[in-house]
Order: sequence, then C-alpha cells, then structure tokens
Amino acid sequence: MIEATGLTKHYGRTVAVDDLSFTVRPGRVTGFLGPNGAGKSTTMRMVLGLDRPTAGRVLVNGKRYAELDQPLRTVGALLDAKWVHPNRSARAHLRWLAKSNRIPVRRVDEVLEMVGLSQVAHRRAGGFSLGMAQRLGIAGALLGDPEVLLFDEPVNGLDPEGILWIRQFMHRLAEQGRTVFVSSHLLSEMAQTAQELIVIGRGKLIAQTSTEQFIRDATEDTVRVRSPQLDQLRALLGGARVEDSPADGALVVRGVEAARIGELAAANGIVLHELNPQRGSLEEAFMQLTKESVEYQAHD
Ligand SMILES: Nc1ncnc2c1ncn2[C@@H]1O[C@H](COP(=O)(O)OP(=O)(O)OP(=O)(O)O)[C@@H](O)[C@H]1O
Repeated sequence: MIEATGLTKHYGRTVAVDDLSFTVRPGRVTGFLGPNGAGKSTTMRMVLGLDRPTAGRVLVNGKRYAELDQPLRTVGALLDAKWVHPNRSARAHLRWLAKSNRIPVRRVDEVLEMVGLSQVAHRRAGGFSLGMAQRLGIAGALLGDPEVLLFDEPVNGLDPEGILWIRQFMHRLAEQGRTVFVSSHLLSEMAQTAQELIVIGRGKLIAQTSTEQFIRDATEDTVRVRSPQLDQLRALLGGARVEDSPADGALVVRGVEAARIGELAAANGIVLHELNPQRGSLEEAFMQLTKESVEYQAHD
C-alpha cells in the first residue's frame, strides 16, 4: 500500500507536485496518468526516497522509505531500464544488487526465471535489446520479493510482444496480492493494464477511481446505426442528438440506448444493418479531464 498525504515538491519556483493525496491499494494494477510534466516521475522519486518532499509525506506500508529496514524487501522499482553496467552479465548485475542489499544470491536465478532471462543470463547486459533490458530491470525490482512495485513508463519503446508480456506480468504480480503502481502516457495500453487510475495534472490530483468509472464519468456512450431507411429512423428519434458519420454513412446517436433504438425500429418496420453500442475510450476521458492542465498547450 502506498499512501500520499498533502505531498508537495517545489523546484525553485516550479511546483512539480502540489498537495497530492492518494492511496494505491494491493491486489490490483494502478495506473498513474498525467500529461507531460504533470509530476509523475517526481512523485515516484519521492515514494522511493530519491527526492525529499517540500511538504506532506508518502508512506509505503505505513513507513517513509528512509524508515524501512530493508527497503528492497518492501518496495521494488523500475525507473530506468538502462541503469546497468554494460559489461556485466545479467546474472552478475543481479548478484551484485542482491549482495549489496543482503538478499540471498539464490534468489537471482529465481527472478531470472520469472522474467524469462535464464537462457541469456551469462550475456553482457550492454548488448541487450530494450525489451530484455526492461525484463532485467523488472528482475532487479523483484529481487527482494517486495509487496510494492513501482514502474515508470515500463512499456516505452517496446514492441507489441514486449508490451503484452509486461501487461500480463503486471496482472500476475497484482493477482499475487502485490501493490503495482505504473506510470504511462500510452492510454490505450493503460486502459487494458490498469484496473484503478490516479490521474494528475500540474501536480494536482484530477481523479482517483476505477478505470471503468473514469471513462464512464468523462465520456458519453454512443450507438452507431446503419439502415437503408435512415431518414425514417432519424425522424423517429426526434429529440435525440444524432450525427452523420460521412465516412461510412452511419448515424451516431447519443443519449438513447441501443435497445430502445432497436425497439423503435422494429415497431416501425425499419430494417437495421447495424446497431452498435460504443463506449468512450480512455483517450477521450483523459483529454476531457486534463485539458485544463496541459503544461504547454498549442495555441492557434
Ligand atoms: N530536478 C528537477 N529540477 C527542476 N525541475 C524539475 C526537476 N524534476 C522535475 N522538474 C519539473 O517538475 C515538473 C514535473 O516533472 P516530472 O518529470 O515529475 O513530470 P512527469 O509527469 O513525470 O512528466 P513526463 O511524462 O514528461 O516524464 C516539470 O515542470 C519539470 O520540469
């Protein structure tokens, strides 16, 4: 569990994090979203004791990072995957990390196995692809078998296979009851990865809610309808907000449920070729809720 209360960070006159309070609970993946410069990395650094809050505090399992007896056994993090000695092998890198944190070295082979790097453990980490480096970083985060895991932009630059692997791996970690906190700016990816979201803008909390609720609150469901008798249907829909989709001749209806449109059509003998309820996307919800807080906006 991670609990931030009134967390604030100033860099000179820049307010990077502004009175931020949130809770990241175990057993699910929590996404950390915000436009560029919103303060995500700064917040994560404060969780890990790498930056000191100007005000407020953030606790990991009830303690400040500095108060944890063996930090790696409580919280593991992947901040920068390329943070390895390029000439060390993956195994040597992890053994060094284990020894310097009083973790038994037998754990190294376990984590290599967990992330699927056993076969290449003897190779120098400097020659790893980004996907492999990312797995090595995750292996390092898991060394102390921590209950809390932080990942800063873990899928950045990965190919679809690497992205899928990370997504499934995170789900597994959460199913094991761990607290998984992951920042990303890839919204469609986050929609599939995170069950819970913390959204910030200009250092302030915009929303903390389930992914589903976030999308539901900020967007409107629509129904796509195609019919050879579209004009008749349009007339029957009367007051509903309808819009033509010129690309494929469909009608996009807002504020009326698909079932109601189907019943209306049936009752009036109207043939339907398509009746397709569509949910809003995380992209739309995110744009809607963060448009006030984008650091640098393009002006016409
Ligand atoms: N060490 C620092 N010194 C001065 N300003 C900083 C420092 N670190 C971050 N900032 C500023 O604090 C603000 C928040 O930055 P931060 O990197 O935490 O945002 P972010 O949400 O992680 O953004 P991105 O998605 O672009 O990485 C920005 O305005 C940034 O310029």
